[in-house]
Formats: sequence, C-alpha cells, structure tokens
Amino acid sequence: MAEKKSEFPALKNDRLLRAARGESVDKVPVWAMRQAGRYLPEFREVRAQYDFFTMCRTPEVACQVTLQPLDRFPLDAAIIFSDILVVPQALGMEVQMKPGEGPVFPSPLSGPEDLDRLCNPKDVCAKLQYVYDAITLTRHKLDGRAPLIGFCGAPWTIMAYMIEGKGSKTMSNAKCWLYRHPEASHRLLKTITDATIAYLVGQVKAGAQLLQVFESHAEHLGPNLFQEFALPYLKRICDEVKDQVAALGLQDIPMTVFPKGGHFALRELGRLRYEVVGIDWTVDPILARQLVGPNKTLQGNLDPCALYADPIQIDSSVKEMVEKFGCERYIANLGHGMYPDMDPRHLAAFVEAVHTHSTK
Ligand SMILES: O=C(O)CCc1c2[nH]c(c1CC(=O)O)Cc1[nH]c(c(CC(=O)O)c1CCC(=O)O)Cc1[nH]c(c(CC(=O)O)c1CCC(=O)O)Cc1[nH]c(c(CC(=O)O)c1CCC(=O)O)C2
Repeated sequence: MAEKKSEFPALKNDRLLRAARGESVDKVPVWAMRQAGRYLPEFREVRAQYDFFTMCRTPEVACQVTLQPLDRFPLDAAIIFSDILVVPQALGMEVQMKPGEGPVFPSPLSGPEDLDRLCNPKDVCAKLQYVYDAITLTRHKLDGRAPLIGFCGAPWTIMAYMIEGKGSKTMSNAKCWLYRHPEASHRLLKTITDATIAYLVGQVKAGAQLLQVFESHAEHLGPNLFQEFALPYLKRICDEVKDQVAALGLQDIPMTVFPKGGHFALRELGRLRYEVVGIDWTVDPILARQLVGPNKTLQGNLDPCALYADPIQIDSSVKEMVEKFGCERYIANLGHGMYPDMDPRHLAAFVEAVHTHSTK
C-alpha cells in the first residue's frame, strides 16, 4: 500500500498530537469516545437507511458520520466511524448488530477445537480495506481541521466477545477459557494480536494520525489475569506497530491504551511505549498521575453520566477535572463513550468548558 500521508491537507489544529507527545498547548485538546453515534439526530437519520456494518463498510457513509460531530462542536480530534468487532469478522466470525441488543455472534467459539474455524491473521488486512478507504477519504474531507484517530479492540476484549457471543455482566464463559484452557487462550490471543498489529499498521498507512487500543473489558480480569492474558499482548501491539511503522519509513504516531476498569494495571501500562493512557471515571486523576508517572499523557475522565446534568453543572465538573489533571500532558475526554439518550447540547457544554478552563 502506498504512503498517502504527504498527499493530505496540512493539519491546522495539532493540539491533540502535541498533548500526546508531551508538548505544550494553547488549550487542552478535547474529544469524546463515541462522538459519532445515536445521540446525534443527523446520525440517526443515516442509521435509519443502513445496517450498522453496511455503514462501516461504505467509506462515504463512514466518512459522513465521522465528520458530523466535527461540524457541530469545536472538537480537537475525529475518530473514524467503525467498531472494534470488525476484526473478529475479518477473522471469519459472523457478527450481527441488533438494534436495542448490540452485537451478537450467532456462532461464538465454544471450545478450543473452534480455533480451527478462524482465518489466517495475515489475511485480515485485505478484508478490512474498507476501513483503510474510509480513513483515507476522511483525512481528505477533514481538510486538516483536526487529526484523525484510528482504533481497535485489545486482544482480551475481542476474545471475550468471540467466546461470549454478546455483551456479558460476568464474562464467565470467556474467563472459563483462561482457567480451563490457558494454552488455547494464549493461542487465540496471539491470533487476535497478529491480526491487530497488521490492521493498525494498515490504518497508519491509510492516514490515521493517532491509534487508540480499547481494553474495554479490563475490569473483568483483576491484576493477576491481566498480567498474564492482557499486558503481554498490549505490549506487543505497541512495540510491533511502532517498529513496523518505522521500518516502513512512516512517521511515528502516538498510541493510546484505554484499560476500562483496569486501574490496577496503570503502573504497568505506564511502563509500555504508549504515549497516552486513557482512564475511566472511577480513577482519581491525581492517583492516575502517580501510577503512570510524569512522562505519559493522561486522557479522560469525566463520568459520561455527568452529561445528564445541566450545562452549569457540567461547567463546574469540567473545571474541577481540568484543575486536577493540569493543562500539560492531558487530553480531555469522558471516562467512557456517549450514551444514545444524551443531549448534544450537553456535549457542546463539555467541549466549551474544557477549552475555557484550560486557555492559557
Ligand atoms: O465516534 C466514532 O466515530 C466511532 C464510535 C465507535 C463505535 N464503536 C466503537 C467506537 C469508538 C469509540 O468508542 O469512540 C468502539 C467499541 N465498540 C464496542 C466496544 C466495547 C464495549 O462497548 O464494550 C467499543 C470500545 C469502546 C467502548 O468501550 O465503548 C462494542 C459495541 N459495539 C456496539 C455496541 C452496542 C451499543 O449499543 O453500543 C457495543 C457494546 C456491546 C456490549 O458489550 O454491551 C455497536 C456500536 N458501535 C458504534 C455505534 C454507534 C453509536 O455509538 O451510536 C454502535 C451502535 C450501533 C447501532 O446503531 O445500533 C460505534
């Protein structure tokens, strides 16, 4: 795949990239996980016309909805419209998105013998070309307004969906594998990791300017299982993506790891090569800073439900958050994604408050 970076319009707002690299900024950059989505009426209009994965697979539509929140709010980043579950799809698993229910795998992995059903991880890139095309198109259409974030799910989180077949309160089926089939679990995690590394390098080639790895189900592991079944794979992803990007002669791009519910792992994650560590709203910013150390950028962490409050309350919650994090080495975000019933005007209040309370 050809290097497309030089063909793209120049970046006019580099706050996010500067903050990720620990450089000073005029104000704290802000974006929101799930900033393109059902809480926006213009998204729901498009969603009414297409199945969810058809939206992901149609670069013009994915680009259109990626840009919708940027047209409304002065956000400092766009995140490509896609889902973490496109990787298990590319590995050969069927995933349906059922309105009101979420993702469903009709035939989840029921035991180690099912690993033979998975495709070769080397083949995922060709199957995910539509994501690369959406990234390249969106970089052009963004016209340098803000950097474009690419993303993926972390191996444990993807493994959990492949075995549970849907969201789960306990992840007991997936955790059963960790205790009963540790060797097969590592084989599965390695397959997902190999696919993910290739997928993320492809996103950089296509034009992604920062990569975020979502370990959305860290909370189910606890320190010991995280150490064995999550940390080594998160490390490999960062090391190998960075090494491969360098070997291709491409510019190094910042990477973020977001271990939702994984406060017990922040110290170890602070020792990896990720420039940014995302934290959810259950971790105090001062403690997070102590755990990851001074040389990482922190991202987060307003309780998403704080957006149900009125804009005056949102302003004071954001002021407190910014004071705790400080204006250096910090990217403002929610501690998890937007919910479908949120008022877009309250996200506007969040974004405005971050910029107001962090302007030098
Ligand atoms: O803003 C953008 O451009 C990208 C938005 C985005 C979508 N999926 C993800 C992102 C990136 C981001 O968060 O900014 C990533 C993602 N998908 C899932 C997870 C795991 C999880 O939620 O547990 C993640 C990682 C981030 C995170 O932790 O939130 C898995 C997932 N995908 C969907 C659902 C159902 C739902 O209703 O949200 C789930 C959770 C399943 C569960 O375990 O309970 C579907 C989905 N993905 C995106 C959207 C758009 C939107 O938020 O409205 C949807 C809803 C689909 C629909 O319209 O029916 C986009």
